[in-house]
Amino acid sequence: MSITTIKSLLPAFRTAILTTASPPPSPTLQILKSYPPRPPPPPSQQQTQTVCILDSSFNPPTKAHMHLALQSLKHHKATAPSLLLLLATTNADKPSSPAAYEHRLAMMCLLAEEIGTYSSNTQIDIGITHHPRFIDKSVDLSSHPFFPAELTRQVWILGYDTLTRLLDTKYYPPTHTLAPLHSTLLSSQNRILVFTRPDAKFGDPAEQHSYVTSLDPSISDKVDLVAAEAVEEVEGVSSTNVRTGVKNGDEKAWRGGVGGGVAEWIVKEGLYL
Ligand SMILES: Nc1ncnc2c1ncn2[C@@H]1O[C@H](COP(=O)(O)OP(=O)(O)OP(=O)(O)O)[C@@H](O)[C@H]1O
Ligand SMILES: NC(=O)c1ccc[n+]([C@@H]2O[C@H](COP(=O)(O)O)[C@@H](O)[C@H]2O)c1
Repeated sequence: MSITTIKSLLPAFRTAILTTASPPPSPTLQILKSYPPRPPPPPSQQQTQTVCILDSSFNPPTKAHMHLALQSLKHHKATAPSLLLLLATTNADKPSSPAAYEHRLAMMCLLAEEIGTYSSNTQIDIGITHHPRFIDKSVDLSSHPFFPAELTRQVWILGYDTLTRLLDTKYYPPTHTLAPLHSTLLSSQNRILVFTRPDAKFGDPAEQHSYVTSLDPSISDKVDLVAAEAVEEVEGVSSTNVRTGVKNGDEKAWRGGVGGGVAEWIVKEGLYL
């Protein structure tokens, strides 16, 4: 799809964002675009499936996001997984910051197209949810007709920094235990694929591995911790660094962190200035 075609989707994206934020019975998780387009599943659908889910604020989508998604598809290739790029419109910790959500969805379309050039037979869906916590997103996903709980294995793609937040009991009042994880995103055959994210704050890969092995086996048995294969395109890449680079007019600092389509969108739409 050309940039002009994706631009024509902005009004529909805006409407969907408003609907997702509305109180029930509005759907909390919506699929807004599919590559290739998919018809509603027939009621008799019986085949089991694996879906790799990359949940992010995509502000903007980076090359790190792309490589995490591609490596996750490869990691689970035996089950021919689909990929769900899921935009979180509320963050568990941070207030919302630019760009507008419809622009992030547009850039997610560009990301999906780029992923499709490397993984041409993969079904890629673009979705939106307003739930900040993974336990709630997991339940929402199970209620979506494309991903029925009894037929779907969820594989959540996380960076190490996000794993530590997933497992922080402060997010689970009133009991402040990790019990809600076991009945949701860690239930059944679901798994978490975690990418090391070496950083002064989070430690080196060895420290990140020992954190995972120190976890209760009911959690660590469901976690695969891997290093990114495309080291140069992933390590040190973050949406924050791209936003800062654009703001400072430092082309060298940000262009390498995003795909060509996303870079073009950022420039044409004047994002992050
Ligand atoms: N370079 C990276 N290495 C490992 N994991 C990453 C990397 N970039 C993003 N992730 C993971 O991808 C998921 C979604 O990314 P997220 O939106 O938080 O990106 P971000 O670059 O950290 O964003 P921001 O800079 O705006 O905080 C998170 O689980 C995050 O840990
Ligand atoms: N306990 C949790 O479920 C939990 C904690 C922190 C962040 N998150 C989510 O992780 C995603 C990525 O967050 P950041 O953009 O802050 O890295 C967001 O959807 C955010 O809401 C979930």
